[in-house]
Amino acid sequence: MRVEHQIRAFEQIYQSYDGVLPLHRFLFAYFKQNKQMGSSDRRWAARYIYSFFRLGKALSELTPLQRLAIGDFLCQQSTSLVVETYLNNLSPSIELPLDDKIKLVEREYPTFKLAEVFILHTHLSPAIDQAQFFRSFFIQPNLFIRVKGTHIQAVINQLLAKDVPATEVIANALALPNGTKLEDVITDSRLYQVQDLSSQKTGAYFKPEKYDYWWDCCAASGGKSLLLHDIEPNIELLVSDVRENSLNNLDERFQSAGIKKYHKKVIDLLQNNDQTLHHYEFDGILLDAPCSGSGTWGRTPEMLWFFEKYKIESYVKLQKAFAGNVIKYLKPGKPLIYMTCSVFKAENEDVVSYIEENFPVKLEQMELIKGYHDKADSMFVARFIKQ
Ligand SMILES: C[S@@+](CC[C@H](N)C(=O)[O-])C[C@H]1O[C@@H](n2cnc3c(N)ncnc32)[C@H](O)[C@@H]1O
Repeated sequence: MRVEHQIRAFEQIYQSYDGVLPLHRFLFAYFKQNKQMGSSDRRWAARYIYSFFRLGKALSELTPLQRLAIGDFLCQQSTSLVVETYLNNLSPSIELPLDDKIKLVEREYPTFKLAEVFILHTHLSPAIDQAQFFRSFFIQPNLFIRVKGTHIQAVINQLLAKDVPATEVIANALALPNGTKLEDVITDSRLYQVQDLSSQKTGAYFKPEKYDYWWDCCAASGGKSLLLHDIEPNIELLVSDVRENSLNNLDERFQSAGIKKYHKKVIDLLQNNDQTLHHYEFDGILLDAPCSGSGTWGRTPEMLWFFEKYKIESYVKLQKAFAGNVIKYLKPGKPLIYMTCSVFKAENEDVVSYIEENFPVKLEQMELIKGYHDKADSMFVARFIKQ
């Protein structure tokens, strides 16, 4: 395949993509519309556009094709026509370890600054190791599943039988290569949930007790509730979200997980919900708040390019308001679990300070769960106790 052909396909996608849809959904629709592209064309086009965005805002002064070549060189272990054409002298080094390749790029392009991959780096939580975090954008994250303890060996066996390398990273959490077609490999979809490793690790902060009544107030399709239920099956749950259609997915997932004891409501946490909730008192609340998602941009690197700083503040407003609107329904002595998949201080430590200063709760513990050592997302979790 000629390089001009690949470049034309890349440029067409680059020019027509505006960041509104997630890139993987845009590509799905784009390939459907452009049926003339064969499977090899599609594979190269997807590889290139992801490599391009993984470079974030570094070397913005170069042309898109030069940047594509540098991004592809850093992200991939096998060379491409674009790297051979635009980065010919570095192309033979593409199989080197990532840190060596970064040094080569720094030498060749003295204006290259690793921090500019993540242009909002001054907003990061202090717990983040910045150099490790920036370089993680050149590595595709793993796919993680959570498997019920009793089935873990059976699932590992099924994966290995199909030559899918599976590593148990923490108890019940398997890391798999990205793109693994789980439905083709694991016969029974009830044996596992797809859930990022750091998301699974938040469960250590829940600490539910038998017969508790918990509220998952930003439930979406129920990822955190399912985790909570796995930790303590003898609990009752109220799940709510402002989006009714996401709660419909939840029903399906709960059904296959065998969860029966739950109530479901559409609740907008920006409103006064006393009419609906005045008689409720919970033993625990999960507040998995809407956020920038910056801890997950290793999976959606287009955000490194398109995300605008002003949006952080609008998420912070929601996070603070939601906390104020849910804490009143918590019993004294019981936990509020505040979570984001953000790495920004404003959405994490600063919201924690605000919550402590303004509401009758005491911070017990907080952690920025770093995913960059495990090819996973990063998440923030804080556990407060109602006074
Ligand atoms: C980070 S997601 C929750 C993910 C979910 N807990 C999980 O584990 O998969 C945040 C959720 O907050 C919900 N949300 C946004 N604005 C809201 C509002 N005003 N009231 C209630 N929920 C809201 C969104 O619909 C979204 O589902």
